Amino acid sequence: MFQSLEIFRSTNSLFSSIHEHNQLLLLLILTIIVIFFTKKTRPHSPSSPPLPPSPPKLPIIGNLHQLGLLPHRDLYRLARIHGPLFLIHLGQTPTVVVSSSHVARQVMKTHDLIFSSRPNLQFANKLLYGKDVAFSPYGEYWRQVRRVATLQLLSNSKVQSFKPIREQETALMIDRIRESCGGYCHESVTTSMSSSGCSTSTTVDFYEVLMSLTNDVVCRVALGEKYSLKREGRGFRELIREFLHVLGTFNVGDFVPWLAWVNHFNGLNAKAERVFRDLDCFLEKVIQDHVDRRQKEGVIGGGDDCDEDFVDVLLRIEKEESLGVPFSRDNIKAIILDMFAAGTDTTFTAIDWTMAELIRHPQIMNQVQQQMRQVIPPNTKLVTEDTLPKFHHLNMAIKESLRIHPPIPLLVPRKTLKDVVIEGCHVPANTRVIINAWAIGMDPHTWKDPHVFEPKRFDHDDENLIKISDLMAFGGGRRVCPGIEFAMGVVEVALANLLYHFDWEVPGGEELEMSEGSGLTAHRRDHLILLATPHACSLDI
Ligand code: HEM
Repeated sequence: MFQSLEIFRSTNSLFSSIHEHNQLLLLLILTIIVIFFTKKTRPHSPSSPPLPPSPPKLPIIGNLHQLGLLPHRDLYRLARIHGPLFLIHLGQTPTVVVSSSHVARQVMKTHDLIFSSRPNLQFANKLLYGKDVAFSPYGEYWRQVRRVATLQLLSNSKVQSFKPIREQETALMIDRIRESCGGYCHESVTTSMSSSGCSTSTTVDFYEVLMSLTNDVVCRVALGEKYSLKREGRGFRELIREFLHVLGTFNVGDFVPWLAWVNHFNGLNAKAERVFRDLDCFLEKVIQDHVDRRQKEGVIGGGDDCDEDFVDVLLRIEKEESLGVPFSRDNIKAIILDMFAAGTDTTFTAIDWTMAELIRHPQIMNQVQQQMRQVIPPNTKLVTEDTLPKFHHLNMAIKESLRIHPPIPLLVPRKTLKDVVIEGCHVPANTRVIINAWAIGMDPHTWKDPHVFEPKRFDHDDENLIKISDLMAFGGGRRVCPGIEFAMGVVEVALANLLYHFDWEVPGGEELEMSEGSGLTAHRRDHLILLATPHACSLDI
């Protein structure tokens, strides 16, 4: 009896416990439903503005299915439906997309501070030690390293001090092309007789020639010498190529965090790890070489500012301990790699597209060349940087090319620091932000016939002049590219010399294919291969 009572009691307590649990469970389910619906249907009170317009999304992937290999073009199409400020979901990441200069001004001028952070991207974080400038979130660390970049590495005087490097490397490029015209065959250029028969023409692979130029310039400026040919096995240039490839690869984990495991199986994590180790090892040696050399020369923590390469400058900053944030070897490596990531591919792409557009527009090419050949005396070995301001037509062609082909068409993604209202829409804190520089260049409200290559649109008097830094290709506000002067130095001197010394045509007179390749930087899809014929002004050198 007692036993049955005991059983009854325990059964009863079991039931009551189950009952209690059920109540708890019910409460939990009700709470989730309430949260879900209030979140889903949270009515925007008249005082709280709506979110930006948004295309319908799918579960898990959001709007990712609407983006292909050239996302700037897909986002442009979506902007034509949803307007210059719209919201999409990249996987589980809400992202606002800006597609007009009017809205971009509000983002990068009016509310610059709120839009000046960066999202955390897995591979950038890994490869750049989480300590570089370009991918750092807004905060004290970014402010300090950005000051180092603008005041110590890329200041006007520093960029000027690298003029001999830019000119020497350009002269080498021109020499190699000219030598191959004389019969000597370099790996990236092959020779044949020109149609005129008066001199030998050379086929030039611009990808190889320009990648060497931009890599070698950044290498000498940042590391003090050209390492491209020094490293055994795979060259340093190849390593940088892989580094840029991993950095620009679509990483599903950045958009759907619980799918990050996929990278263990598709080999991306292993590749990132290998590239990171190889680069780390290489840079460690470069830095140690600098320390040893300085000690041998008896220069401790200083020296002639003009002789200092970037590693020297950063070692001096490490030694002075004046930055106010921890700064050691990893920080030096991160900032050096930033310069390669931000400065090589972009500069190459800008030269490559300008050249391609000029080939497609022979009349404009002719104007550019005539202006230079009238100003520069015949048989000048190198068109130097001092003469560049006289080449108005070249300058306008470069600007127009940067408008139509911004090398980083979606800039570097931003993240909002707090809630903000733009164009009457509520953009919450921590929203990812994409500024579609390509779409902004194609905005018919700003540019007449935006698809037409028309450099003359930049032909203004001094008062209305559109400066290179005004172009969306370099971003804007606090995060604007600090390497504009550096980049333009290389772009202008390289193009001026290529156009002064040679006449260019497509081999076989075919129409030039202008498709873009995929990736963070919008290269041409196909290598630009052109036939160079030395011009009479350059024949007797
Ligand atoms: C034609 C060449 C170049 C183009 C088109 C370009 C474009 C850009 C763009 C779009 C950004 C992001 C701006 C933003 O978020 O608003 C950027 C950032 C940056 N660029 Fe450049 N860039 C070029 C060359 C260079 C060079 C040569 C260097 C240095 C050697 C450089 C260093 C940087 C750095 C360090 C940042 C990060 C700035 C920050 O986040 O605070 N860039 N660049």
